Amino acid sequence: MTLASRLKDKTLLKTRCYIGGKWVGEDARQIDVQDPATGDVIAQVPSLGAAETRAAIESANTAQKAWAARPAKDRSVILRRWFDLMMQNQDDLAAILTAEQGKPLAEAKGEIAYAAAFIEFYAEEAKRVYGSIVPAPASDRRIVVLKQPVGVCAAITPWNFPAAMITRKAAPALASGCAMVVKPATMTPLSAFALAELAERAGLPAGLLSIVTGKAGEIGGELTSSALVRKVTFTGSTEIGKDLMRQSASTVKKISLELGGNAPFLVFDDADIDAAVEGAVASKYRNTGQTCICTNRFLVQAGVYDEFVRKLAEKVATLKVGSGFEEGVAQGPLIEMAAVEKVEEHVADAVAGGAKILTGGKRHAKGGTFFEPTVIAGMKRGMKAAQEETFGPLAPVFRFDTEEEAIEMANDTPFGLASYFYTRDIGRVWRVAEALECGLVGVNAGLISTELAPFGGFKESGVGREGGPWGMEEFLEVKYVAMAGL
Ligand SMILES: NC(=O)C1=CN([C@@H]2O[C@H](COP(=O)(O)OP(=O)(O)OC[C@H]3O[C@@H](n4cnc5c(N)ncnc54)[C@H](OP(=O)(O)O)[C@@H]3O)[C@@H](O)[C@H]2O)C=CC1
Ligand SMILES: O=C(O)CCCC(=O)O
Repeated sequence: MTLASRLKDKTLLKTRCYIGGKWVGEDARQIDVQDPATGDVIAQVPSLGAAETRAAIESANTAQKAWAARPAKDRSVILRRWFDLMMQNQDDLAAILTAEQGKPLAEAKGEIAYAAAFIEFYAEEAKRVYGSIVPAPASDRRIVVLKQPVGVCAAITPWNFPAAMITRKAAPALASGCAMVVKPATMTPLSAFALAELAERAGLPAGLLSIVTGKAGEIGGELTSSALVRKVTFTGSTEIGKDLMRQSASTVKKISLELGGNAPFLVFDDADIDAAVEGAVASKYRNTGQTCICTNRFLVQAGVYDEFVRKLAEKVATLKVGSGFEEGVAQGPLIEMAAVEKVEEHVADAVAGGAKILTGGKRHAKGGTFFEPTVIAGMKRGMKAAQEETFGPLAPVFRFDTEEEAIEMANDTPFGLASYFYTRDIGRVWRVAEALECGLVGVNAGLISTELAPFGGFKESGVGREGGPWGMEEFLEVKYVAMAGL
């Protein structure tokens, strides 16, 4: 079945770049987009570079000034229409997403709703960019504080959330009066184009949102070196995030980085174990383990260790693996073969060190990039799965004895994005939540993402926050106006 035949509105399947309000790139070299479940080529998109990126930046620069000058309510109305269109086309957008990314269709629909929720939230927030008046040091003076849009922004986004990572950046940018040039991941450009198509239908003026696919280094080089771009926002690997930070230094751009994690999931002796297992599966196996807030390490207290690992392995063994379009599938394929090899490497390293596979542990019989959902017990701290983000369906379980030891183990990483813990002791809830060195904490909860809360990391997990009013501030400059002689 072709992707087009799955769509009610086939015109959402766009395969050209969207620059300055025009669909371009037909004559450029084309890049294959594959369905990770089958390896089939589902579309071809243009491979553009520095010149086209420059054109996108220039049209953003022109459009942004007029956009910022419009009343906030105008921006709000257009964004709200974009949200409505996304929800009206949720099924088609989800089908495009599953086809290029692999996640189960129900999960893809969830991502579309999540992605649209950022647009809804920031459509409302556009009207609430309040300045302030501060009591002045003299009676003939006033201190006025204004908030103004940063200007032209660049977003570089990953393949694991092809829709939500774009709207989480573009919605607050557009709401605050900025323009944005987006470079989506090469493996998942179709969701980005479909979002641009709907933004155009919502009435977003040309130039405010451009989507450029192609040579990452060239496009990124232009975005980070252009004096017209005032902010770079990125979600992806820590390695590329550090490169972009270095590149952006030459023009001192504002920067937001949402990078890798190494999320611990702590289960204390007093936890509700069945609830912990449910939260563990949700946090670990969402998107087949391919999110930066997926649990990377399970740390379980000695008194409940055996019960937890047994119940976790039993539950994980029931997860159905297959194409995201198949009924009842909970685990799609991994995005590419390199991802499969990384999971295999972590499994092999653990087994060589004496850990025991309780379920899964190898490539799935379906072939391709399918991997069995895996649980490994008896993990030790020096193992690869303890040190590096696996980004796949592997749950490694470690044992601890005391709360102090658990906190020390949890924080023993250069990363600090998400953590989770299960306990019924209210004193421990506060102590542990405050002691964990990370930006997001799930207490008795394995799924915590929402457009309403700040998302971002401590330490090498990143800079800045996305979501809620915090996400809006990232696209605003603060201007102090000193008034004298009044
Ligand atoms: N924090 C998170 O949410 C994510 C973390 N990761 C982690 O990173 C690993 C690697 O994934 P990967 O997709 O390679 O992540 P990358 O960081 O390489 O890719 C993320 C985005 O950055 C772009 N990019 C890559 N190189 C450059 C460059 N030199 N200049 C500008 N942009 C660039 C990519 O473009 P292109 O697609 O064209 O290469 C993509 O749009 C994963 O296995 C996982 O561990 C990955 C994705 C998300
Ligand atoms: O970086 C990621 O993995 C995407 C964010 C996940 C989320 O919003 O839950």
